[in-house]
Amino acid sequence: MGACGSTATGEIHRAKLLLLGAGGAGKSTIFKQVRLLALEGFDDQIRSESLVPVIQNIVEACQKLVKISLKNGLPLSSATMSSSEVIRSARVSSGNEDLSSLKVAVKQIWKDPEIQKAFTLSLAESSSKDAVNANDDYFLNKSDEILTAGYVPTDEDILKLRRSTSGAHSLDFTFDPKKFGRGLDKGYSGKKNKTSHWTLTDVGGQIHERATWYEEFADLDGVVFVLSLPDYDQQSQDNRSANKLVEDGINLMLQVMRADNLTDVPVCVLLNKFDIFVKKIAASTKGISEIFPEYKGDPQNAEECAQYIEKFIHAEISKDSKVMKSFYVTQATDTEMIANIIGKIIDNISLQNMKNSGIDVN
Ligand SMILES: Nc1nc2c(ncn2[C@@H]2O[C@H](COP(=O)(O)OP(=O)(O)OP(=O)(O)O)[C@@H](O)[C@H]2O)c(=O)[nH]1
Ligand SMILES: [Mg+2]
Repeated sequence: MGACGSTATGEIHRAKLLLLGAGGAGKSTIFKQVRLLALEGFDDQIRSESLVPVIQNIVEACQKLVKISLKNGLPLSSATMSSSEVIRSARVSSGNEDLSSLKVAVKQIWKDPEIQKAFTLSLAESSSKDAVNANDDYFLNKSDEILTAGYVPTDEDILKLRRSTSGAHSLDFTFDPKKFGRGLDKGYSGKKNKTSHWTLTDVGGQIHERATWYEEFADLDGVVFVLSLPDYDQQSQDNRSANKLVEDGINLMLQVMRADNLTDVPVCVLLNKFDIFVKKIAASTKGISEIFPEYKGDPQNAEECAQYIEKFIHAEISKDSKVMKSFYVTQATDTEMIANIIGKIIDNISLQNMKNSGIDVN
């Protein structure tokens, strides 16, 4: 652990940040945002590598929507059923093949009003592995464009793409407050930070991936733990009788923070997917009070609900650990917001590590 800059030998010292959290919480989206901000955009290779997964997101979304419709007895038209056959037999390996019949089939499926109902049903039940992803409507709405020859994925496509991470991936970057300064007007001071050097590591969050997390714990300067707010009313996939936000979010975080080499490491907690949380709260009558009965605030006020969850988690972690934690409510797909948050995280972690090293920061 230590401050980041050049060592006596002129070598660059990089401070180490690790992203942790359950599968689908939003770690890779943050990782991609840092790449986008620090390296000034996605290169051609990342764009071309993203085309097939973007198309696969569309194909899988259609398959899941047909399945959900049939499971819920929604009457699908014969045109939708035959389009579903086209989708089932579609093979996309490069994205450069003729996609015209796939394009027609996707369009037919997505415009079916019963499929639209299935989409709404699925969002409410997002813990099942058959559920659609929250951003699938974004891809389905632009499927005509995406399934046209020569399509190049945009920054937004890459950020909204769902692809589970396997193994650990690291990115060396230079934190330049000017590049991350798009959020300056939103409260990030930028004063405490000069340019500094960092390595950010992203890991897979699915259960079978977590066994290797511990390999990344040595010499860390900070952990960014990502939780998914809309999981507040979902069942855990590991333990069907438990709540997903509590079990796969809070308990997982507490378990990780007990690791010997993490006890002194500052933790930043991101309460992510706030945009989806807002939609869920607006559509529900009881809000979070079914899961958090002590919450007595306005059930329809998403900000208040998120603040309550933040206080709840803060109290849970404080029982266990005295290390610094900071909390941020985020939407990982919003580049400007994440620029601002990363600035604050780096501010906080640098400050904390200077204090730990006995440097007077006042
Ligand atoms: N609308 C919305 N979508 C988000 C947000 N954060 C992440 N997503 C989407 O959620 C999906 C999962 O995000 P990832 O970043 O891949 O999740 P992860 O934590 O890396 O998941 P694993 O790699 O399986 O551990 C992607 O489609 C993201 O675009 C958010 O704040 N709002
Ligand atoms: Mg990931």
